[in-house]
Amino acid sequence: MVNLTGSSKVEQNNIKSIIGSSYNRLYSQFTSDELTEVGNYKILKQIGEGSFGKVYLALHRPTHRKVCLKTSDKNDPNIVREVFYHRQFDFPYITKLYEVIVTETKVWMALEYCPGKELYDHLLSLHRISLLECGELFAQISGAVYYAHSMHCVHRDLKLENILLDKNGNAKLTDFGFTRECMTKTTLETVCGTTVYMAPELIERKTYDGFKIDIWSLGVILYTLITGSLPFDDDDEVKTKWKIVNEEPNYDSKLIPDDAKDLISRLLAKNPKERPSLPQVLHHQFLQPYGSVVLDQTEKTLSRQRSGGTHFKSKLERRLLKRLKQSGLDTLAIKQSILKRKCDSLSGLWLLLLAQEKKQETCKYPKRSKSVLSVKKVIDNATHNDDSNIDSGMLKPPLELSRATSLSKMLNKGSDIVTSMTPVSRKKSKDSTKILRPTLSKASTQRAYTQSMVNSPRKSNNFLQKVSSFFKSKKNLNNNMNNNIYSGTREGSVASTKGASIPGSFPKKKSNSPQKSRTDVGADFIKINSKESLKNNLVGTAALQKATILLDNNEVSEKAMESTNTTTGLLLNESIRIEEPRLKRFKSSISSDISQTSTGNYDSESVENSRSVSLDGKVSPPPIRTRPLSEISQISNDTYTSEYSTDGNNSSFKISDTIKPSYIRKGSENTSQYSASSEKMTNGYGRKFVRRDLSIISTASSASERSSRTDSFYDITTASPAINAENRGSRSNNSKESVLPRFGTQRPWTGKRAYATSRHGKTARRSSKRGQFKIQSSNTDSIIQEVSSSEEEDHNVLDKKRTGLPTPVLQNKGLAGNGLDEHDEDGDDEYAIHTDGEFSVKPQYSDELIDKQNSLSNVKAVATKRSLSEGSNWSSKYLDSDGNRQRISPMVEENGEGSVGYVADSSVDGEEPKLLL
Ligand SMILES: Nc1ncnc2c1ncn2[C@@H]1O[C@H](COP(=O)(O)OP(=O)(O)OP(=O)(O)O)[C@@H](O)[C@H]1O
Repeated sequence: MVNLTGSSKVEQNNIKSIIGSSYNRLYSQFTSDELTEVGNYKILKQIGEGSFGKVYLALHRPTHRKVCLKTSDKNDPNIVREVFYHRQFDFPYITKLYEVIVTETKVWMALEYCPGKELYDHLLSLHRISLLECGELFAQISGAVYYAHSMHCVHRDLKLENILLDKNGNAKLTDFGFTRECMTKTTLETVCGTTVYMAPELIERKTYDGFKIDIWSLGVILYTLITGSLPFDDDDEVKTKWKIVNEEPNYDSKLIPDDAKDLISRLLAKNPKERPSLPQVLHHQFLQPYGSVVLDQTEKTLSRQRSGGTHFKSKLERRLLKRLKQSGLDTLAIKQSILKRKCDSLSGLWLLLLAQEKKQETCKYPKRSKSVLSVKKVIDNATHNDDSNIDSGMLKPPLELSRATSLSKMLNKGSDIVTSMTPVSRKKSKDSTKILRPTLSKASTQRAYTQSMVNSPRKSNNFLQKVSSFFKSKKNLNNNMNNNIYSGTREGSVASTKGASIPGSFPKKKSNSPQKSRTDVGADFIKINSKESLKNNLVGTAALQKATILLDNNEVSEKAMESTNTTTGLLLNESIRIEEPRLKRFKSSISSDISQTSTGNYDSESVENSRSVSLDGKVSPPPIRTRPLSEISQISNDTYTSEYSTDGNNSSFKISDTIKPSYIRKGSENTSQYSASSEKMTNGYGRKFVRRDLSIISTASSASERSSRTDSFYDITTASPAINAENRGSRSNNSKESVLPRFGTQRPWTGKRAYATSRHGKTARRSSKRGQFKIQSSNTDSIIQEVSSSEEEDHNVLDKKRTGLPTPVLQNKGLAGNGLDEHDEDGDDEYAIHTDGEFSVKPQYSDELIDKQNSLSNVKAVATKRSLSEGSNWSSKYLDSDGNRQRISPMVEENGEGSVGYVADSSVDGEEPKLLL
């Protein structure tokens, strides 16, 4: 307290006002609805919104590192799945999951922050990206999928929206809400994903191989990346599905080079068996040199992780651990937390601290020798190539690079390509050491050069001269190129969609993400006036590389001219041409938007695909459509409509709720080929879908229901971290039917037992603190309680063995913190827990007891338990309205035949038992 005596009145008033304002600040903090902090994270701003919650940019207070906080309602069934799988992945092209925080109603995931946002937005803003960049990004995406597949997990919702770009412009796979393991079940039934990315077998409602549907989606992604439009797309969803099943995509040879076409057509093989494996994909010629590098990296990561040697081995980690120990932190607990993938605050702290340390380390000790070497090689070649290649207007064909090709070799060999690229000014920061770069963009070359110059001032004059001549020549080159690119604009002969100056063009996305700089590469609109300027443009336009390298010397001018025109969408001869928007602009939608739509996945608005451009250059605004949305268990939901009303809690649809689909144009000229199927699908696809609605899973029935439920939860009960993946198979058989509860819904059972039979038949001691009671004990608690699948199974086994004994009922009524959750010292007891005074399943022998309990008024909380020992009876404790613990237990007749009454046993409070009945 502040001593106010002895100070002047003014001072006293000042102090009072300071105290007052500080008090008020605290008060408003307590009463504010606005969330400013979650766990160790300070919320900075909202950066996105998913179907089930908001996404925030946040700061991890202890380390000051930015993270992405993704929130979801606990009753989103996919959140458990998402956390369960995501926490297993540790790969450079998959977003890292640092921590999971569970509050009363929400689950918060602290994820690696990717400021580059979605690949979808990136492509939308550029319309199309260079082939080189497509190859690089696609190799990274394929690597991520290969990694997940190698962990026996299938993603099942691969799409551009689920690939984010980090600050270095690298692809990061995210959103594992539909993931499941595919080790124990090779064919799947649950239909999920996003229509335009769905494989034909999914559309046809066949059982499917999870791995193969991911491969198909990769094909859709690659096609879209290269062409800027989806391979199978129509305003009418039924038509889209028809196309997926029956048609081949349109391979425009002007946009898709032969090697890319070859890869896409393999990925999009209608027969899943014909689709290539991911190593085959990564070896494909189109993806070289990136594919081989990523494949190598993925395999190395996998083998390291499989051998269990990834954590706490490096010098950096050991040093950090030591420092933490010296600071008084429990490093053993940190180790446990990481090794068991608990995703608690200790995991978060460790992973973020480690990231911080890595960053500092790379800043402190940049890889000088490598960068100097690389830059030297690049510059050597560049100074050479600037003279030869550019003048001849030729680009050397890409070199065939074997998997074993070293980075430096590639840099050396590929430097002609590298240096002749338009600057792909992707920010490659120094801390991206994990991610191998087979080639260097100009930006990274420059940065590497700067670094090397700063760090090693004693470089030879000769080298310095080369460096300066390199940059001089590049500067001239760029000036020359820029003049060519933009002179047309100044003259009014070229219209660029890059700026807002073009009427009707897409509004330029305000973005400070790396994609902005990438615009240079593929989407610039270049006015080509002469063969001379073409040469320079060729040099600067990486988008044209693949097209031009195929040409021989004599053909280059004409053919490159042609390909330039088509590739960049330019109109020559001084007239205006606007590139047609290929990838449709979808209105970003949240669940409320979605529920407005009639066809579920798409808003069925009949909109024109592209803007119409009038001769005077006026362009009508682009069509806005809802984005393609992910769905799950659509088929189950559609097929078994009779089940809709069976699940009163979750079912949001009754048959009468069916909304007539707007896409079925009765009497219209729908092609007869699929009109029948569209009629058939009326119930299915005409329904109003809310994405990932709980009802979608829970309303499914019979076999289909089982499949969707098992798809949803069975894998969670049985799967374990991939390192122990072999164990899954043996466990799964016992628990195929087991259905784990969702957050916030009534759990079928969570017995609290001290002893459980272990998987190996031995009796293992189980922590008596685990389970439902613990979960209820705090509003902010770590999600991962590590109740392993074997323990769940063990309950079942134990339960079967003890036939005749009651099955405990779950759900409590305010047990935590009331003293009713106390357990035997030995933990040798069994609980039946009430749901608001009601029993859905009553323990045997205790009906009357339960009735009695239910009739008690003002009961705050009730816990019923009995000893596991043979013949023991149920007794209950309850918390009365005054907060006193009371016990009621049956009075057994002397002959042992049954209960004659109930005793309110206040012995806990030192009172004599009273006869109640
Ligand atoms: N790690 C991240 N870094 C930066 N932004 C992110 C990250 N994760 C998500 N976002 C942003 O939040 C938005 C919504 O995230 P996300 O799509 O993962 O949520 P969701 O609930 O899975 O949505 P939906 O299921 O509708 O796809 C994304 O569009 C993206 O812009």
